[in-house]
Amino acid sequence: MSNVAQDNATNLKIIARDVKVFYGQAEAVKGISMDIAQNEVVAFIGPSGCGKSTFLRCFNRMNDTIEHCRVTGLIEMAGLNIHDPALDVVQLRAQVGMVFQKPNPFPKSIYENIAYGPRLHGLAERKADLDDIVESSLRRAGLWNEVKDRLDQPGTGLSGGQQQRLCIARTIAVSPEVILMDEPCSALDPIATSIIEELIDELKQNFTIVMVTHNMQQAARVSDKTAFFHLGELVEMGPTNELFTNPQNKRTEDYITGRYG
Ligand SMILES: Nc1ncnc2c1ncn2[C@@H]1O[C@H](COP(=O)(O)OP(=O)(O)OP(=O)(O)O)[C@@H](O)[C@H]1O
Repeated sequence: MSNVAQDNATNLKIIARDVKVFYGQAEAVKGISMDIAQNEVVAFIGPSGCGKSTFLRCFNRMNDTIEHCRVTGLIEMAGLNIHDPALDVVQLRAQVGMVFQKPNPFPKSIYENIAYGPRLHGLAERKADLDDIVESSLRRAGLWNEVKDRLDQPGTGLSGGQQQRLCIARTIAVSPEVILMDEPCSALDPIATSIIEELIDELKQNFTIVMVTHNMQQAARVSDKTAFFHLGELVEMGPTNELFTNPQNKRTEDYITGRYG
């Protein structure tokens, strides 16, 4: 375990220190430090373009896939430096799963959407093991009863909310420790949104969840802690109730009271 992790409580899952992200010369994330504990749900809020998604993508090194994007600073995941040259990025992305704004099931059957990852990572030796992972992942994503009789049908044939739960099930299937969600409900109707919000509440028993949301009510409903970003800076982070009722910073107050953003 690294020095930073040793200095902190052992239940810290993610540690970020002075993380900066540059797109070419432009600094989109300006030296952010943050601690996220195990089984915590953390919401990132802030006006459009303030760097929430860019910072979120640091946690599973998705910014590596963007040309001209450069990340500096330290990020530790369960005590491991995720920029360690010896680290297997494919393994990191299984450990730190991601759910995107628009549901993006593979153009495959419902079963194959879930089975793909465990097969790739060698998590199931026999077909029966794979069947078990598919069923348990769909159950944990609250989708099993709706799809158990049509597992061979295309995932793309499901409703938007079901597709998003399928994507969550796909993420869970490789046993991640952390799930990143980038505005997971923005393409969904209010009913599908509330199902996903309930699901997040259940998932936190087993996973650490970091989500970007534009919806402050959603942050207030689902998160334990909220982080307010502005112009690439982390202005304030704290227990969600406190941040919404008693913000410490004027910029946070202006944002949550709707004065800008
Ligand atoms: N691929 C990219 N190339 C260049 N600049 C980018 C890229 N992605 C984001 N940016 C810029 O980085 C800054 C932060 O963007 P980011 O998407 O992280 O903000 P955000 O807070 O998530 O915004 P939103 O809420 O609108 O999704 C913005 O100025 C944006 O234009």
